[in-house]
Order: sequence, then C-alpha cells, then structure tokens
Amino acid sequence: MIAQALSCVCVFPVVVFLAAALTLVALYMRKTYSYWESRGVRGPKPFWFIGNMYPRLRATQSMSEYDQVMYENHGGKMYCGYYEFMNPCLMVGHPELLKHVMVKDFDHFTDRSFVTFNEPVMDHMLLGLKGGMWKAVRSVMTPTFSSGKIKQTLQLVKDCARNLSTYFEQELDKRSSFEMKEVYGMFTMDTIASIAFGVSSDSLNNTQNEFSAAAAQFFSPMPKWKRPFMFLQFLWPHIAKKLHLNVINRTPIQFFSKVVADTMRYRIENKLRRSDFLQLLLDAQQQEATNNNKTPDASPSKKVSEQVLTELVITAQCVLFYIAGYDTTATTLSFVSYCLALHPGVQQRCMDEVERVLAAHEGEITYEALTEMTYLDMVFAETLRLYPPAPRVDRTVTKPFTLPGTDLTLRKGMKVTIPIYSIHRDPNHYPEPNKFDPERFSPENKSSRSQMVYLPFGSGPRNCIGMRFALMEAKVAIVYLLQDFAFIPSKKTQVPITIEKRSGLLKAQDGVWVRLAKRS
Ligand code: HEM
Repeated sequence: MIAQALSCVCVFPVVVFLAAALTLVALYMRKTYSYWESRGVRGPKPFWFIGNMYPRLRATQSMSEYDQVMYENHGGKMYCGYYEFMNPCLMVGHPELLKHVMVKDFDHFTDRSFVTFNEPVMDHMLLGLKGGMWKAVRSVMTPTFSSGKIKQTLQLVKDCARNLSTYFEQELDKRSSFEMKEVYGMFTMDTIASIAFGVSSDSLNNTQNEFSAAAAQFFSPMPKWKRPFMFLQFLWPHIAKKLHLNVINRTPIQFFSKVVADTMRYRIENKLRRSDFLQLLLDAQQQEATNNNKTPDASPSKKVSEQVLTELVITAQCVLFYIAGYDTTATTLSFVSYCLALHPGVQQRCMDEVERVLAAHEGEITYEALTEMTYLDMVFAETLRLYPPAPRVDRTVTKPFTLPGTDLTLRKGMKVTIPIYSIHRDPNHYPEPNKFDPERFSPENKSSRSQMVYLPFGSGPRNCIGMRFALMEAKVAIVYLLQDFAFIPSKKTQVPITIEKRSGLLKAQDGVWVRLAKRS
C-alpha cells in the first residue's frame, strides 16, 4: 500500500510535467502553423515539425509534382502559404506579382535561400552570395558573359562539339541507342573544363579520367545517413556553422579548386593567355588592382569592392561554372534530342534551317549564323518550357514588402518560391500545355504573353548569368549533330518521361534514351 502510494506521489509530478510540456509544445505548434491561416492566406494543411515537407522528405513527389499540387489545388496560381518544417514560405505564381518580386521591387528580394555549406569555395559562389558581396561579384562577372566575350569562346565550344560528333560516329559501330544525358554530360563537362579552367578533360574519349570521376562524385546522391545532418544545416544554419558541420563531399570541390589554382599559377608564372573565363576573371582582377592603386583614399563602400576578386572568389566562380553549367545544359540537350526524335516534322525543319543558314555562311558555324537559326531557337524555348532543368527558384525577403493589391506584408527572412515548372504547364498561359509546339515561341505568339510566364533562366537582376553561353553551347552541339545524324525514338524512349523524385533539379528517372542514325 505504502509503496503504491509512494509511486503515485513520484509519478504524479512527472505526469504533470509531461502534460505541461505537451501543452506548451501544442500551443507553440498551433501558433507556428496558424501563421498563414491568421493572415487569410490559402495553403496545404501542415503537420507538426515537418510542416508540408513530407512528400519531399519521403520523395513521394518530385519537386515539380510537389509544386504542381500547391499551384493547382491550394491557390499557388496567385499565391499560397506553406511551411518548410516550421518556417512559413510563400509560393507566388501570378505573373504580375512575380514581376514585383523578381524585377520591379528586386531590392526587397536580393538574396536566394541557399544553404551555408561551411566550405569556403562553396560559400563564395555567386549562386549563394548575399547582399553587397553578391552585388559586387555579379557586377565584375557580368562583362565576362557579354555576347562579345562569349563569341571569343565559340571556337573552344566548336572543338568540343566536333569531338561529340566523332564520339557518336565511332559509337554507332557498336550501338545505336544512347542515354543522352550521360553523353551530353561528358560534352558539357569537356566544354566547361575548357572554357572555365582552360583544361582539356576529354571525358568523351576517356571516361575514366579524374574530371568525370570528380563530377560524378559531386552529383551523386547524398548517402542516407547524411540526410538528417543536411536538414540540420538547412533548418538551423547558424548551429550547423558553430558545430562546423559539413555534409557535402569535399573531395570533388578540392579537386576542382586545385585545377583552378594550378592553372592560375602556371599562367601567371609563364605569362600565358587563353580566351576562357578564367582569363577574363584574371584580367578583371588585374584591372581591379590597378583601379584600387589609383584610389588610395577610397571611401568605406569602395573598400568592399576592393577585395572582390581574391583568388578564393575566382576559384569559387570557376567551380560554380562547372556545377551550374554541367547538369543544366546536359539536361537541356537531352530533352531537345528527345523532342526532336518524337517530332520528325520539327526535326526536318531544323535540319533544313541549319543547311540553309550554314550555306549562307560558307559552311561555318559562326555566332551570327547561330543567331539566324530562329526556328532552332523556338525549338529550344519550347523544350525548356516543357522541361526546365531548374523546376523552381526562390528569393529571400531582404526588406519587408507588402504584396501589391493585398494587405499581406512579407517579413524579412521569409522564403518566396517561384514554381517555374507549374507556370510553364499552366493552360491559361499555354493552351494544351503538355503538347510540344515550337510555334508558341514565334515572335507574334511570344509578344502576346507576359514575359514572366517563361522562366527557365529565372528573371531580373538575379537571373542566370550563363544563359547566353548555355544556349550558344547547346545550339552548337545540336547544329553539329543535325548535319550528320537524325534523332529517332528507340525501344527505351519513354513517353511520357518519368521524372526522378529525389532530386531538386528536373531529371528523367530512367534516363533520356534516343537512337541516332547516320544521315545519308
Ligand atoms: C540550359 C542551361 C542552364 C539553365 C536552364 C540555367 C538555369 C538557371 C536558373 C533558373 C538560375 C536561377 C535564376 C533566378 O533565380 O532567377 C540560374 C542561376 C545561375 N546560373 Fe544558370 N542555368 C544554365 C546554365 C548555366 C551556365 C552554363 C552557367 C555558367 C557558365 C550558369 C551560371 C549560373 C549562375 C552563376 C547563376 C547564379 C546567378 C546569381 O545568383 O547572380 N548557368 N541558372
């Protein structure tokens, strides 16, 4: 009896404590997850702790499917609220509102929500830089991507495209069906290695080389045991930083950084020059040093820009070219080949155009010739509409902002998601949205739509800096190939393509398979 009474006395406070703790947690959760409801903003129902992240955590939906549900069913076409774990985020889909976020009121949305990796090279890439540092690096890098500078790299791209054509020619003796993303991945890797680092990686002829291995390592999925740490890094970056937590694989980053550092040193010591991005950045660094020497009494704001192009910043941008340009451009090329294979009429029109334009340029693929291939440009645009390699982008609110036409004020630090894939598949913007129809991008049809409903490269001051280069590179490859080969569906060609669920980028789950046939 006494023992029973004693145990009751001991258990009672524990029960009270637990009940109080649970009540506090419940109240906190209620408050956290009533953020959108209390502001009258529609959105999917959240769950404690994980908010609306279940489909992404369990990979039951691809990123594009996930966004599509919010866009179609929860008001995302205009805007809707959802929760990434316990953080309220806003999805904005309406073109007018997007124009405010991405262009007109950009100074309220200058940053991107990018995880801090606690890795110096990764943390100095333009993609994730914030505020004044982003502005300074972007402004010194912008001239590097002007059409004049891109023109200078054309010959190097053509060399890689010729290798690609030779590769297919030789491989056709052994097989006719190809997983296009894999082959184009080798092409874009060789191109970026040549253009950014000034190095010949030659992965098309030597698949065992260090470049292929490093890139494969970088893009390989994260091991399961690391995923919880990734979420910690994502949710509480400050804690992750204090703990020196680093979930990314440093080996490929170290490899690429060493390549850039060695190349820089070699060029400086041997006074060598080459028409690539690294050279342009080294020239900009030199120019910056000269300018700074001229202004010894620089103002405090100038002091920030004085340190912009350090060796670390240059290395980070060269490695970023790799990361940003390798997968996205290979995905674009593989889907262009896929769409051409499934639409022989469109393919024939491209072949005719290539033949006609090149004949007018003495058979030479020049920058001007590429610009004259207007139908090919429409085919690229329609492919990127259907298969945008980055299915969503985002902005972080850097200054509080009231959404025009509403009384909704977005607080500093909030993430705003832009569902590119869903906007591209919205029948209000593109009737019969799943149909491949390059005519949607004829000059008349293009001018009848808002520019904000076509966003494969984002929009505004923070858009893709490599857009012109990527399109030039991809078109050179297709022009080379269309002169000698035709794309044909193979037994393995999937219609429609199943999209891989784990990745944040748009990837075909079972690859993009296409047959190549030699043109007679
Ligand atoms: C077809 C190929 C490509 C696609 C579809 C693509 C797409 C994108 C998108 C959607 C963004 C985000 C834009 C935004 O938030 O508004 C972006 C950013 C960026 N891209 Fe690309 N990209 C491609 C190729 C490239 C290439 C080849 C490079 C470099 C050589 C590159 C470098 C960058 C950089 C540095 C940023 C960050 C810009 C900044 O934050 O200021 N991209 N890209």
